[in-house]
Parts: sequence; C-alpha cells; structure tokens
Amino acid sequence: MLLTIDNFTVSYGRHRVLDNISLELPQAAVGLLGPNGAGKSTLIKAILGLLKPESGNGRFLQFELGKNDKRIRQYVGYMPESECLIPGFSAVQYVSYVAQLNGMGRREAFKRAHKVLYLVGLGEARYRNLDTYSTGMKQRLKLAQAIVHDPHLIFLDEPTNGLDPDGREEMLDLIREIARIENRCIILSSHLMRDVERCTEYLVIMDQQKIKCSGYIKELCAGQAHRYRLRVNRDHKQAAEILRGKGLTVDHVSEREPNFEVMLDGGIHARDLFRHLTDAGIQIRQLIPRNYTVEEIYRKHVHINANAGEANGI
Ligand SMILES: Nc1ncnc2c1ncn2[C@@H]1O[C@H](COP(=O)(O)OP(=O)(O)OP(=O)(O)O)[C@@H](O)[C@H]1O
Repeated sequence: MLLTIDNFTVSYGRHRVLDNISLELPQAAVGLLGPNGAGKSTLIKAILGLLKPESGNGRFLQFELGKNDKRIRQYVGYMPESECLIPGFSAVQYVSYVAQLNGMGRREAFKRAHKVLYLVGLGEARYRNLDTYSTGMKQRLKLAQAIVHDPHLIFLDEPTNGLDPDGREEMLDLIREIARIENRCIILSSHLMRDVERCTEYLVIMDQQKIKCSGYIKELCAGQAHRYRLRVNRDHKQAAEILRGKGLTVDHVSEREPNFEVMLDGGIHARDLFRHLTDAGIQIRQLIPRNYTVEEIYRKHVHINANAGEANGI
C-alpha cells in the first residue's frame, strides 16, 4: 500500500472538514475528485503533516503519519493550489532552493533544477525573474519544484487552475508523462472530472467531509448489469421504436450515430432483439455491455446542483 489512513478527523476551529475518514491507496496514479470545499486540499495537507488531525492515524510507505513528517516530505513532492513562489527569484534559483530545502547539496540542487525546468518546458526562461511569468508558466514552475528531488509520490492540487484550454492540455500531458516514470505515484486533486480521467487509474471521490467511493476506475466503471449499447445497420430510431413496442426499455437514442441503449432484463435475451429487428429487416451490427462513465460514478455519489455543472467539468 502507498498510503493508509484510519479515522482521520480534521477541523478548522469549529468547522469540521474531514469527518472520521479511512482510506487505502495503492501504488498508482490516484485521482482525488470532489466539488469545491469537499476537503481535498485539507486531506493532502493533513497527510503532509501541515495540518494536525484531531484524531486518527495513518501510514505512508513505511512511515507513520504525524511522526515522520520531515522524512515523509523527502519522499513526497507537493504542487499546492495556492501561490508558493518566492518573489524576486529566477526560476532556477527558486527550484534549486526548494531542492536544497529537501536535503539536496547545492551543486546537485542546481543540476536537478536545470533538468526539471527543461522537462516542464521552462528551459529557455529559467534565468528570468519569475515575477514576469504568465499563469501557465507559474503552474509549470510549481510542478518543477514538486518533482525536483525525484519524489516517490507527487501531490498535485488543482494543477490546471487558471490555464487556458491549450495550457491545460499541455499540463495534463506533462502530468501523464511524469506519472509514467517507474516507481512514481501521483495523487491528483481536482474538481474537474476530465483532468482526473485523463491522468489517473484509481479514483477517490470526496464530498461533504467524507470519502464517498474509491477504487480502480476500470472496476468502478465496469459494465452495468443488463444494459447494452446496440448498433444497427440502418434506421436506428425505427429499431428503437420496435423494441419499445415489444416492452423493452430503450434510451440514449443517438441523434448522429445508428445506436441506442437497451436493457436486457426480465427474461429478455439477446436472441429476442435479433428476432424482433430481423422481422423488420434491420440487422444488429454490435451489441456490447455499456460501461459507466466517471461522470456517472461521480453523479451517483455527489449531489450536483444545476448551476454547478460547469464547475465540475461536466
Ligand atoms: N485555513 C482555513 N481556515 C478555515 N477554513 C478553511 C481553511 N482552509 C479551508 N477551509 C474550509 O474547509 C473546507 C474544505 O476546504 P478544502 O480547501 O480542503 O476543499 P477542496 O476540496 O480542496 O476545495 P477546492 O476544490 O475549492 O480547492 C472549505 O469549506 C473551506 O472553506
């Protein structure tokens, strides 16, 4: 296990943000998904020892949380959501400074700083004063300081915040590249489903101070029992009507593609579909189990009000 948390409770004053949560994370690329204010950043800070839980304990690799904070931070990189840059520094000064804070010697720190700045695409701008950086460049710089000491686990808190669509795609590509490095795990916290879907394989959904669900995305999204996507050779709307007329549940009839979804339950078999449609001269080209999307999993666990769709990346 990468990380285990048992009965963590964290509050800001009287405001409880994590309520007795327990979690086990495998060595994987993990997506931490939840609406604004769900407690994602708070969880990360508590794991890093930046906030003290009122109760509970946990382990990161072989280290007990809360007792080995300095040691843990050598194995962990953190790209915070908030601004963490030092005004007046150049990028190379800043990143090498962070490397030294993580215990690296001065020479080695500068060497690594140059390397990671090239990796995140800031090689040409590495001597520039970071106050002159654009938002996209600052996000890349925050990523560079998180990986400079080659950590085992990298926390990425809302890494695409403030980026335009191109910048966002580039950042997600970069994260995927970094996550592919052997023995490297990431925990990507976001309220944007697409970011999590693009970069991670294991999902944790948080809402209202609780962990609502966790598991490998593949398993969470595995086929819904009885629900199939059906593609036909022609006139799929007529095909859908025919099956409805036979008492089957049909929905998601596509406007553009010749397909729709059908439930095979209550004693109805695939052969019945073939029979009903062949009688009307329509052939079935494909019949495949329909998987959940991450969005559907999310909606199952998190109440989304009508105006929050955009904020949740839906
Ligand atoms: N320093 C603080 N003092 C008091 N309350 C805080 C503090 N930091 C966060 N909170 C509150 O704790 C709750 C959880 O905040 P947190 O930042 O952990 O959520 P989040 O899931 O990371 O949200 P976002 O996606 O907006 O970053 C929110 O209600 C927030 O207002």
